Amino acid sequence: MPSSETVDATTPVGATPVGAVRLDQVTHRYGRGGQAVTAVGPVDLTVPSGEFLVLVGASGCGKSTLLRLIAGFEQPSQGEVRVSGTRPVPGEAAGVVFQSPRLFPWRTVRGNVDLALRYAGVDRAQWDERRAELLARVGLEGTEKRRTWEISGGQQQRVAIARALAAANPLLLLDEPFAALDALTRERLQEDLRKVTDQTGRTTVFVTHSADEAVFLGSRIVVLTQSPGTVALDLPITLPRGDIDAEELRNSAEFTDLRAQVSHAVKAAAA
Ligand SMILES: Nc1ncnc2c1ncn2[C@@H]1O[C@H](COP(=O)(O)OP(=O)(O)OP(=O)(O)O)[C@@H](O)[C@H]1O
Repeated sequence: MPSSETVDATTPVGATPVGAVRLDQVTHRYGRGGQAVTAVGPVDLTVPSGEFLVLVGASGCGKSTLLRLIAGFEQPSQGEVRVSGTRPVPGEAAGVVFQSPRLFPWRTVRGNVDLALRYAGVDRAQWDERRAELLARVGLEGTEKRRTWEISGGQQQRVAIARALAAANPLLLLDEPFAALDALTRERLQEDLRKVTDQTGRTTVFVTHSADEAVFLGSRIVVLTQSPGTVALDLPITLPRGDIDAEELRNSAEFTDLRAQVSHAVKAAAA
């Protein structure tokens, strides 16, 4: 569905596709000397433009570390990380959504989104249109004037997603964004995120503990081993995307089989 938000993933022949991620023999250690902890690696991973990759694994296996490396928040101890063919610059390489929404509490919904539009360098004359479009995308029409404490946790996380989408950034990184939400809100947000990323064509890397969430969202799932995190399973997900009945999909035999497969792989990788 083309719109001003749609990321143009068309790329000249021979160039690195926009939003594509490449990790070559990446290892990351925290600390030095005898205190050093190898959190991940070595990891080789290529995420093509437009893919929805979900990283799954037990607590402490290095999922957040991998995401932070892709965002450019951390530099790899060894190996190379590339986003659209270049070294990721923090704050520029990707839109990032964390477990807690991290909104500015003294600002309204509108103020939070506008700040993201300003950082994204969007011309002020376009803010009204862009803000309305973003809020509609995440199902928050009519909330512009509300303070962040006047909206629910799920709505706050929707604002965080709108903010991350504010830049015409081809890469979206999400670190357990729905973990603190109730089951029903979580399912709704999963459905909306699936739709938004499919519509905007963004490359997405999403971290979760949940096999269920991974299978519903991902076009591909990577399960990580425990300490240090390496790739234990790399599974393409061929479930239908686009205009789907979410309930039907969640209840399908294929979905149930994939969930069992991922769940088993996570347990085996953590053993
Ligand atoms: N800043 C840090 N300093 C030292 N060690 C760290 C730091 N951040 C993470 N670690 C360690 O690196 C390893 C991987 O942590 P990371 O947070 O990436 O895992 P995770 O899979 O995201 O965990 P969780 O699912 O619990 O959030 C863990 O052993 C953790 O203790």
